[in-house]
Amino acid sequence: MQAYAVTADGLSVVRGGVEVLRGISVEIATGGVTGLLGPSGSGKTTLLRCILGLQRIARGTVCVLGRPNGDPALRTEVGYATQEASVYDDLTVAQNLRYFAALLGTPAADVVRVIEAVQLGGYADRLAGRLSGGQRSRVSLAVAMLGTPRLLVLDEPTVGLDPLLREDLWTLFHRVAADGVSVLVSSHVMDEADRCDRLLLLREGAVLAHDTPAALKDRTGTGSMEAAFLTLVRSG
Ligand SMILES: Nc1ncnc2c1ncn2[C@@H]1O[C@H](COP(=O)(O)OP(=O)(O)OP(=O)(O)O)[C@@H](O)[C@H]1O
Repeated sequence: MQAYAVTADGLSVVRGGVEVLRGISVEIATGGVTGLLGPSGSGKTTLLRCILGLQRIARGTVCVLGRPNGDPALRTEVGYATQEASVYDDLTVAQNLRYFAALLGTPAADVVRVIEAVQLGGYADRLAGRLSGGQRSRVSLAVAMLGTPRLLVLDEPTVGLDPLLREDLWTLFHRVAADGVSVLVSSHVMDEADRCDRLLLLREGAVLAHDTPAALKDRTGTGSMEAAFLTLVRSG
């Protein structure tokens, strides 16, 4: 097993004529839940797109599970859930999953596994359009989990959800990580930071810090991640 799920070396990305990732070098360890946090526009989605091989890179390299980003072998190794739940409202939960399983070439039996994993067993035959926001997010997550990826990349999966649903989803992320999957979750909500095993804090396209929540609070002498982030910003 690789020591690192993701390594970036001097990664720069230009979007709309602006350098939105500014020479990022970082090593994200394998296993556990890594939170990618930073204010809106700090470059979280852009970094995730680089990891997925979906983003044109101006300079530098990104390696994912020991391979160059975008390598075809990573297609089944990396699961991705976009910011917007990408499910078809006029299909049931199970039909959505069967459709994406067919696209990915994963066995149909996998559909039952992922539906159970996100605890939607009782909703398999319900139309996705008739699910709550949190349930729809879980369908998206189930799609990302098809084919047992080794790295799960989730872009702001809890945005707009109530605290109870967010709690459920974070429990789920840790359950998935306990099965040996590296989970990379982006969020701009600092109070979610404490739920992560490790944090990668971005600010204006650069890495502000990369450590455990406890170490970051310790280093900044603060009691909350919100305060730690502000201290890091001010001292940076
Ligand atoms: N299609 C695009 N064309 C040009 N610039 C873009 C495009 N998409 C994003 N950007 C810019 O790139 C920068 C980083 O955006 P990105 O979406 O990666 O940030 P983010 O941290 O994910 O933000 P959010 O939390 O709001 O989703 C921002 O300044 C944004 O304006």
